[in-house]
Amino acid sequence: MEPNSGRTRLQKMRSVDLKTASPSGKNIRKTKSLSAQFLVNVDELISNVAGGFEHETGLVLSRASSHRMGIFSLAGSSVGSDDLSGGMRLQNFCDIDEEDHNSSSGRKIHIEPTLPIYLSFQDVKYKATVKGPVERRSDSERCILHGVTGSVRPGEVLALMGPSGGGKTTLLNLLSGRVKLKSGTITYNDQPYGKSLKQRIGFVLQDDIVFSHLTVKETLTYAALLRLPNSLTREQKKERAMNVLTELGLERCQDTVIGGAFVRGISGGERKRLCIGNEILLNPSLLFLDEPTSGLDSTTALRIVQMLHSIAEAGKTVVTTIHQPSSTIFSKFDKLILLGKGSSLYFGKASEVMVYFSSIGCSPLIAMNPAEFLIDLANGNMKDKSVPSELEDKFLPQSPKKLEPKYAGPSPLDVHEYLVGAHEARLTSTDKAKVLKPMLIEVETRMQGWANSREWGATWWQQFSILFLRGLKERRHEYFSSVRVTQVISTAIIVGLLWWHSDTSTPKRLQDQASRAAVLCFGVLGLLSYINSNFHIPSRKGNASQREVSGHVQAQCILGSKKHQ
Ligand SMILES: Nc1ncnc2c1ncn2[C@@H]1O[C@H](COP(=O)(O)OP(=O)(O)OP(=O)(O)O)[C@@H](O)[C@H]1O
Repeated sequence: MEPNSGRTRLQKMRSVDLKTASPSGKNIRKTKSLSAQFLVNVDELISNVAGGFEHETGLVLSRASSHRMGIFSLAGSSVGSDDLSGGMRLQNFCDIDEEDHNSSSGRKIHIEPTLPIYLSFQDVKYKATVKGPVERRSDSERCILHGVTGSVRPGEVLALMGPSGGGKTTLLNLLSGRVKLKSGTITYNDQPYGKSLKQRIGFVLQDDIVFSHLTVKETLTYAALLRLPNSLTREQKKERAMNVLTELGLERCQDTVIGGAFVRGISGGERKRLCIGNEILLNPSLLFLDEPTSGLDSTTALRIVQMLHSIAEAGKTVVTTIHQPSSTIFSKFDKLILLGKGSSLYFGKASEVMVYFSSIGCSPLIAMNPAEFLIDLANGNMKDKSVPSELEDKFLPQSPKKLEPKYAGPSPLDVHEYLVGAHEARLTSTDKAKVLKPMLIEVETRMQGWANSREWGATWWQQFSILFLRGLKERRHEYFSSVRVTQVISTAIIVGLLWWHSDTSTPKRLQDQASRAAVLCFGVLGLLSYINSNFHIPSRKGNASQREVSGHVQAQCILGSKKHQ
């Protein structure tokens, strides 16, 4: 293949204006074939340039066009296209229902093509400063990650697994750019983290912050109005929000409030799907998720992982942390990093992890879920597992010890050291080079894509009015009075003024500023609540005395006053 032939074909394909196609069956077929060509073409480039590394996983983007993944169609909605697709208005419909996965009648998830991002990282280390007791004033540095290496391609789901405290969230934060990298290399399409990349990354937090009194539909609609580019009309943004809502199977609960500690709302699974929806609204190229399945039953968890799989199959790169998945969920991951005490114990295909551990002498002696086996290993628990002779010989050279009746196998520390050593030996220098070999994403596209990165959503005034309306809706259950309004507006002005042109160039200054703001806010809030509590608000509807009591309680809480008890 000529070096430039892929690019030429890509450009030719890009120049095809698909916007003119009508939603007739004929044109849809035309679109399908073009989109499939496009994807295969990029894949061709990848496999040629990557020199066959992970050849077997090379069907990254082309997977999106596989029959299993579903059909391509013209986008019915006028959602903005991505840089990569140029004038294309394509959507990839992927099946998300496990039970319907192989049937054509299942739910379809619309995912547009996006700029593919190949994430690669080498020797990622992270140290945190641990504050000692105040009286000793001794801060110490703690190594949380000891050099983790890996990579993930568009179309793949990389799972970060390991026991609690193993460093999964820390690694996820570093990879997503939320925490600044101090040691090691992380590249995105062979480029370091940059500001423009921020808009291409979606991050779903473990405990995502959502407004408890807003409904599912309102949450997605406000997110769409705020974050989608201004090239879309208000109606188009709303339509996009509704599409995502339908795609995630949230229609049934669209008018239910999200709920929180004091208000019953949607279920945990629906909440997780909503948080994912909040991120996929923007069609990110890279999606990071921190424990998206924690606290969910296995069927709901499987549904979420299945959804991530579908998102990846549309050409996105998905990285997720996971605690202890069921074997069915485990089989959905393409790649796996097993972390133990901040060290990498395995990096590679999830499907090959058992073969690898068996090759180093660690196999389950009883039928076991692979995830359970791996977490046990990462914890150094060798119960019901074969102990490699090398491990016994290396760490317990005095064989009489083995004969002691109380000998319960190698210690967790010995196991950890053995596994770290075995993994490092596997990642020989040539392997490392392969892991980091950049995947060719059409250079021109990449550069254009990053330079002309998406516009941010609404203008300053639009943001203000959307947030104002959202704030009103969130507090609609509360009573409405002039004192309340004054309270909110004055607090907002004071907080705004406090942060206006403030110097937040260093974390210390930021901290100072935040503490000053917090103290002042509490003071002002306390004062206003006190005033509020002394007002008798005339009732329009409902119980005035109840409101009066609520004002008193607030005042007591904030000021600690015993006056009203
Ligand atoms: N900024 C920090 N300062 C001090 N210690 C930290 C800091 N960040 C993380 N740690 C410690 O590093 C270890 C790894 O934390 P991390 O949150 O990455 O673990 P995890 O694998 O995600 O755990 P879990 O599964 O329980 O969420 C923990 O022991 C944690 O206490």
